[in-house]
Parts: sequence; structure tokens; C-alpha cells
Amino acid sequence: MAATTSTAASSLLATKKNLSSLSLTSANKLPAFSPLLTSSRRQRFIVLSASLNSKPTVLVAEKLGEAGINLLKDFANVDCSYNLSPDELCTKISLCDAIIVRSGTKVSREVFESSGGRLKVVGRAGVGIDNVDLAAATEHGCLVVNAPTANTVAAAEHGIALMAAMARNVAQADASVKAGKWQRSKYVGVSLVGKTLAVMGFGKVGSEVARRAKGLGMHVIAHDPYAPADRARAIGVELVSFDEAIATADFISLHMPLTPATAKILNDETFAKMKKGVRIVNVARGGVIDEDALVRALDAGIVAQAALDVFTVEPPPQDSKLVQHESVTVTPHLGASTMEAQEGVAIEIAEAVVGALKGELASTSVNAPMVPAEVLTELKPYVELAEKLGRLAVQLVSGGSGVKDVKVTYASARAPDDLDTRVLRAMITKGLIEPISSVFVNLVNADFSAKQRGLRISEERILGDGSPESPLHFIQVQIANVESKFASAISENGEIKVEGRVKDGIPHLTKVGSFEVDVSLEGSIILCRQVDQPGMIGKVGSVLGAENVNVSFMSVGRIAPRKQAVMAIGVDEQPRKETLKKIGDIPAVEEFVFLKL
Ligand SMILES: NC(=O)C1=CN([C@@H]2O[C@H](COP(=O)(O)OP(=O)(O)OC[C@H]3O[C@@H](n4cnc5c(N)ncnc54)[C@H](O)[C@@H]3O)[C@@H](O)[C@H]2O)C=CC1
Ligand SMILES: O=C(O)C(=O)COP(=O)(O)O
Repeated sequence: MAATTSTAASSLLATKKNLSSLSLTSANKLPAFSPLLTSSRRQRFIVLSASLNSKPTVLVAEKLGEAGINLLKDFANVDCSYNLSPDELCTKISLCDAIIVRSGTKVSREVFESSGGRLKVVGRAGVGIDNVDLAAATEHGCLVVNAPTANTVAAAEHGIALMAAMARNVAQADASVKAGKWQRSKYVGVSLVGKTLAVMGFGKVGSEVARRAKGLGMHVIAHDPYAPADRARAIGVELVSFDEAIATADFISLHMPLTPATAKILNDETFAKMKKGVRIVNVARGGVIDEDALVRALDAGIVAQAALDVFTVEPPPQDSKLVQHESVTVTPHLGASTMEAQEGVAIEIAEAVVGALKGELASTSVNAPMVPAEVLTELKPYVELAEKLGRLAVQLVSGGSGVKDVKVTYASARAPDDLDTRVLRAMITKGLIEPISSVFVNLVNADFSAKQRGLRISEERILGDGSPESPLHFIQVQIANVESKFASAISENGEIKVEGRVKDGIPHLTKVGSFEVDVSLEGSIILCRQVDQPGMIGKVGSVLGAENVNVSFMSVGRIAPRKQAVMAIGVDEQPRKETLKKIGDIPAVEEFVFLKL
């Protein structure tokens, strides 16, 4: 076990204090920070109690590959207890320092509350951590780590298996033969060769699916607004818009994470745009499809077949119309379930959990529960500003060229060595990556995550106005070589540019492209470009008012009177699509965009 020091022990105490203040800063996602190693700069800090003098206990709550179990046993007492009820889990957890789960165990707030502070690490043996209450984990000072790479190929192979099985009616024909029938003409299938496959989400799994589908002679296109074009080109895949992908595909395979932007991305409206007879595969997350709409699309013949590994609720209800539909092939979330992937995942997660218990930095940590109080207190509003600028900038990107080069400028009146920008860079990276990926970013894994995605973040310090009392005058985030869904966000030098400052402790957006605006970064934002003229604020305000959307802030920046102007509107609620359309229909409005913070 790692050598421990009294410094480490006291940093653990500081951690818990910081966590409770941190947990207030983010509504639904953990504020994922890790310690700034201010003085000693040691790449090591203690998650588990520093005074731990006996072997820790790791509860393995779902079946884990043997190699992983053996690794754990070298370091800890291992309790393999599968199929625990929620009550049993809550009882057991108070005796455990770490728990390892897959997707079938809910690590809820009650679990953290029942642990009595002993639980220090949650290991998710897989990618998606939707079954772990991250906010509760952070509040309880518990590190969450996952295993994001070892099951990629297994998930991709399952996607291909489902596509082929669906096209040739393998599951239905198998059931028919076993029922004593011999229905050769009923189960004539369709060929894959020469067909167009749209891979939606060109990340780890999506790109492996694309590679394999090319080998099957399919024409592969992909939609992923954030994927680097050169990675797609290297595999021989064309990146296209969402509408083009769904309108041209014979097969659609889903590989994006479940995020607010992708939830029910396949719905009545999008099914209506698809080629009649399209076939759909989902090994990502059930929630990216509106399942009722899929049943309607199947019944209407728009979708000929679907093959699904994942469901909004798992297991789905037995009488689910979707599951029972004869044109639907289903598997019980088996994407990651190969012997090889489970061995790989088991090793990846066991190493991460043991490392975390020893106090090592985990590159796959999903949250990282330590921030020195003095650093946080000073940087807190700037940390918030940094993440929000990253979020805004990436949401302004459109087209298939991919986000690669990001330049961050910090304007500060302080001496260069008097401001550590690592936490700010990490938060900008978090803002840039999280809205478009299943990856969770914190100070520990920010640079690693950026590198993995081919994202180059360069930083520049310039001398800012104001007093050195305040750490920063403004932060500017620029994304190069991309198109924007809001053309006015492109600055004179052709880059998407957003700039923000902290005013009275609150982060504000102060520049978009070349336009000066001033809107506090709370709630969400609508940006609107129009020809400057009297009454515009009233017109937009009354559309929002009529739909009961509360406006928190409004500001207009213009080139010159009666020339083009950009209006920034802060809204407390997310406007309905129809409401946004009404804003776009106002004659003087030339373009607009809705951005979630
Ligand atoms: N069925 C199963 O057993 C398994 C399921 N999964 C799921 O598969 C999905 C993909 O996993 P990975 O490839 O590892 O994640 P990843 O983060 O490597 O890739 C996700 C890709 O989706 C893209 N994306 C984000 N928003 C998008 C949007 N609106 N439209 C199009 N693309 C968008 C991102 O840019 C990224 O390239 C996740 O949902 C994961 O939970 C992963 C492994 C096993
Ligand atoms: O890794 C993921 O995201 C998965 O969906 C795999 O889930 P599982 O570990 O097989 O329960």
C-alpha cells in the first residue's frame, strides 16, 4: 500500500469541506475538479483514509472477469456478492471501501448515505455511468472511475452482429424453426453490400463500426458534428449533416452518448425525414430514441426493422409494444458482453480502483473530489465562467470539419507566475467536451481527454486592465477552422469567438464574434442577429413572454446605429421549438441560436 503522510491525511479533511461547497455550484452534473497540487506538486494524493492500517474491502456487486478479481485480491479483501437487493446493498456498503458495478446496479444516493463515509471509490466496469448518482458521490467525497476503452470493440461487434441478424431475420427465423415451422419465403432478407450505413456518433464505438461495415462492402457515412474530419477520412467515411445522414441511409446505427442534446434524437419528426424502409440499430443508450415514435414508424412502414440492445427502461416492461414487435430484434444490453471485453474491462477497472485506493491519479476518473479551499475560493466564479465559455463555444460549431484547435486567452493584471490556469483550462476543456461526448472531464483527465479527441488547446496570457487583486480581467475562447451555426459568432479572424468576464461574482458573456454583449451566464441564452431598429427588444420579449419563458437578462451589441446588431437574451426556461421558430420568423431577425449552459 502507498506510503502515507500526515500532509495527505489533512488534505483528505480539507477535501470533504470543499466538496460540500462545490456541490452547490452545478445543478445536475458534478463539478468535477481534482486537487491543484499547489505546493508540493506531487502527482499523488490520498483518497482513502491515510490512516488505513488494514486491507480495504472491495465489494464486487456484478460479475467481473477473473483477472480483475485477482488483481483486486492482491491488494484488498474482495467480497463478490451479486444480485443484491437495494436494501441488502445499503446494508453491506457500510463495510466497504470500494464497490465495482456494471450497468445493472444502481449506486444511488441512499447507497452513499448508508456507507457512513467509508465508501471511497465507485468503479464502473464499463463506459456509461448513468446508474451512479454522481452528485451524491461527490457530496460524499467518493471518487468514481470507469473503464472507457476495453469494451469498445465488443460494442462495435455487437452493432454489426445485430445489423446482419436483423437484415437476414436470424432471430425470427430461429424462433420459427424451433416452433416446428419451415418458412423460407417469409424470411427473405436484404443484403448489406452496397447499402448506405449512417453511423450517428463517430467516437470510439462508431468509428469501429464504420471500419467493419466498410469491410462488408457498405457505403458508410457518419454524422458527428464534433469528430475530426481527418479521422473520418482515414477510415474512408464521409462526415455529413444530421439531415443528410438520416435521409440517405438504408441503415442507421446509433453511437452517441445520451445527453440532453441527443435524448430522443430519433422522434416522429426525424423518422418522417428518413428513407422509407430504413433499418435502425441501437447499441448506445435507449434514451436516444423516442420508443413510442419508433413503434409508430415501424407500423407506418417508414422503419422496416430495428435491432435494439438498449432501452429507456432496463429491463423493458414485458408487454412493451416495441420489444414484442415482429420487425424488432432485441438483446438484453449485451454490447459489452464478450469474454474478452469483460476480462479487459475487469483489469481496467481493478487497476483504476486499486490505484484510487492507493491515492494515485486516475486518468479515467469521472469526478475528482479534492480542491484546495484557498484556490477554489478565489477562482470559483472564473472556473464557472471558463466551463460556460467552453460550453457556449462548442455549441456554436456546425458542419463536419471537427473541433481541433482552440485558443484560450487570459487577460490578467497579475504576474504570469501568480496565476495557475490549469483548473481554468480543465474547465474550458470540460465545457468543450462534455456536451458532445460520454466522457467526464476534470482536472485529472482534462488534458488526457483533449488529447484523445485530437483537441489542441493553446493558452495565451495578456496583460489585462484592472487590479491584480482580481485574478482575471477576461477569458476568451476561440475555435479555429470551423463553421458556426450562428455566423455572427465568427470574428474578424475567421474563428468562433466568445469572451466573458466576472462581474460582482457572476460570470458574464461579454463578446460574441465581433459583437459586444453583456448577459449573465445563468439559465440559457438566445443569441439573435438583426438589423438594429426600434422595438426589437419588445418584439422578442413579447414572443417569450407569451410562451411564459422568463427573460433574466437582455443586451444588444451593434456595429453602428441601424446596422447589424446582436441581441443576447438570458432565459430561465428552455423555450419550446415553436417559440424559437417564432423568434426566427420576426422579419428583422437574420439568424438566431439557442445555447444551453
Ligand atoms: N450497449 C453496450 O453495452 C455499450 C454501449 N455503449 C454506449 O455507446 C455510446 C458510445 O460510446 P463511445 O464510443 O465509447 O463514446 P465516445 O465518447 O467515444 O463517442 C461518442 C461520440 O458521439 C459524438 N456525439 C456527441 N453528440 C452527438 C450528436 N448530437 N450527434 C452525433 N454525434 C454526437 C461525440 O462527438 C463522440 O465522437 C455511449 O452511449 C456508450 O454508453 C458503450 C459500450 C457498450
Ligand atoms: O459500458 C457501457 O456503457 C455499457 O453499456 C456496458 O454495460 P455493462 O457493463 O455490460 O452492463
